[in-house]
Amino acid sequence: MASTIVDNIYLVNAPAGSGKTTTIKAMILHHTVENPADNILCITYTNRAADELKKDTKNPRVYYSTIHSFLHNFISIYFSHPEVLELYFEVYGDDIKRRIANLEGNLSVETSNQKYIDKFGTLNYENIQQNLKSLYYNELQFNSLYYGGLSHDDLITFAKNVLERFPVVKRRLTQKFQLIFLDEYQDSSATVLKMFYEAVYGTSTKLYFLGDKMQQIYKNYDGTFEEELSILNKSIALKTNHRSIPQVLDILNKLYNNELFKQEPSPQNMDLVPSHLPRVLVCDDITKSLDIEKAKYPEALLLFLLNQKRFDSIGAGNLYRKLSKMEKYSYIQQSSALDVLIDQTNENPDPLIKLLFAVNKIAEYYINANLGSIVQVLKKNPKMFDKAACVVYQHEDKRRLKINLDLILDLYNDDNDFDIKSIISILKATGLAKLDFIDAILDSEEYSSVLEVEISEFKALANYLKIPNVSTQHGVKGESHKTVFFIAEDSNSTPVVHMYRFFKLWSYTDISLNSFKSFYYEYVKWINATIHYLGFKLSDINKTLHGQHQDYLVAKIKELIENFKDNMIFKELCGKSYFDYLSKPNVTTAKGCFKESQVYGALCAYRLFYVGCSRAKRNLTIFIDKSKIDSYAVQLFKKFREVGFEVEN
Ligand SMILES: Nc1ncnc2c1ncn2[C@@H]1O[C@H](COP(=O)(O)OP(=O)(O)OP(=O)(O)O)[C@@H](O)[C@H]1O
Repeated sequence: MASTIVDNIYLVNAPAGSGKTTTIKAMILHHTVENPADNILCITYTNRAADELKKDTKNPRVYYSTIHSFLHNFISIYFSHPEVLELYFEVYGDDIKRRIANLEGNLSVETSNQKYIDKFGTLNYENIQQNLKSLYYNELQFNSLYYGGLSHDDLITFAKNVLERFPVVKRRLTQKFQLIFLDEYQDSSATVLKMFYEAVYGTSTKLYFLGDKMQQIYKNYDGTFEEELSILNKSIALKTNHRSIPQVLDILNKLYNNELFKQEPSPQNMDLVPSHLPRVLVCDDITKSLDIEKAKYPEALLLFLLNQKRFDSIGAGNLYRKLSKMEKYSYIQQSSALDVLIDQTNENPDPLIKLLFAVNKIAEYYINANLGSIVQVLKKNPKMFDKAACVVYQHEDKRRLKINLDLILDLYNDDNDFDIKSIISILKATGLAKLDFIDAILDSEEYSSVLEVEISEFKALANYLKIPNVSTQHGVKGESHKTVFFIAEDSNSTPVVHMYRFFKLWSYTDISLNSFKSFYYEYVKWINATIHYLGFKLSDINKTLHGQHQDYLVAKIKELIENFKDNMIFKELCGKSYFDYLSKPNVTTAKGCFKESQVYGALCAYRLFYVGCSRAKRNLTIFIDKSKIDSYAVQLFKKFREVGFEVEN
């Protein structure tokens, strides 16, 4: 790999609040003025981020998109080309043949094979090749191999294959776009980064990767783009923090713990006075302390780890729980339960939630006797509401509409709680809503448990959305808030976050992202090599396997301990498990070894803690659970004070 700088591909890796998003907006504006005929592509991590950027720059030559929508749009035009279908069979042929043979006798594969036979009469490789006329993006976690359905991940890997195989497609990318931004690059997979890098390298298009390694929250990046990153053009350095007051920024700099990324406070934030200094509240009962502090700072943004807790805290926990259990929200789809619960626009893809938002809007207009706006809501949703109900030419029409609205809203506003189904049923009974629309919801088995949720939960949600001041620690990237409450929590399932193990590590060790990350990647290599040799994960070990591999494990673990003997992170996060195994080698102690989450959970916590703290413009409070820091409280308080927090114990 050449070590010269790649001129036209930039890496802007800069800490939170340094103005990356603002820089993108400014560069787009500048470029569109200077080069009005150019096309610009801006890839963001979420639809929400794309919408946010779009708001300020409405120019048809600027395309904002998530990577999946973009790739889908860009390559789907080739999905029925014979050469692309040939490539598909080259890439997935072996998987398809394995699935047809189903040597393991997998039941679900057998069922899907039978389904294919029922549909096409026979199932063999040639017959699949003949039947498959076009590929498509299935938006699922798994490929629909026989039908050409590319999954969420494979849309990306296959797109890369297409670009590599057909230079003309690759060239089309740079011929079309003269300027490309890839925001939040740290959360993109190396495949995506390489794809853009290879397409733009040596062309006149300019490509900018923007992001912050410290804010890498998703596990997409596997560390295999480091060499290329090292030779990118890094001439744009963003050294000023425009978001936080100096007291908060000081904490962020110390958390980042890397002179290269140290930020200066911006002049306009220098003299701002916070309501309190950054503080840590050590709580016997976090919920109680939160209630007290919420009353003092009603505008505070509450950062929870899990969406479930976030919705619990606003009084819509059941609604979120039931909705996220629906099949359509259980996979990586375009929309999640979270997306539909916060989308009050007409584009909300969930019919029930969209209908409830409309009812809520109608209820608000009704209080102000704003019949005109109510009719507008009805008219704007011709799929949901009956056209005849929206006609209010005569006094009689108005009277009829009012009677219907009274029936619905009396129930909606009743203090005695009813379930959502009651509201839906009354909408049906009044004839205001369309019968087929309502029946599709009422008859759907999927919605039955959501319909049992009390309407007060939905009202709490609608109320909360007026001032959305509760979020998750990973969902809040890119935002700024005057007052932030960060609630320290652990999670052992997705996302795996070990906040308290991180706090312990941090209080005893001088960590930086670089030291932590390089240890993590090196440790993962050891884990992978061990799993590769054994042929199974340590979590699957049993007595027989342990008997067969004990000697290997003991030797490997001794080697591992020797290798990391001076590494404090290893000692703190993993050491005990390995010493436990060596002193008592058995199945139970073996299961504690070579576990990636042991390190990843704390690394993820480090980043989330940084992301959470960095949202605060002025006031920052950390809520920690006293019972979880027993063994290292003194050390932790010392560390918190050293970096600039006041500790209220
Ligand atoms: N040059 C500037 N002058 C004044 N304010 C700025 C400037 N650049 C950014 N800001 C403000 O600072 C805040 C942070 O900026 P921005 O969101 O662009 O940073 P970022 O690097 O994208 O942050 P993060 O990585 O945390 O998402 C925003 O409120 C923005 O309006």
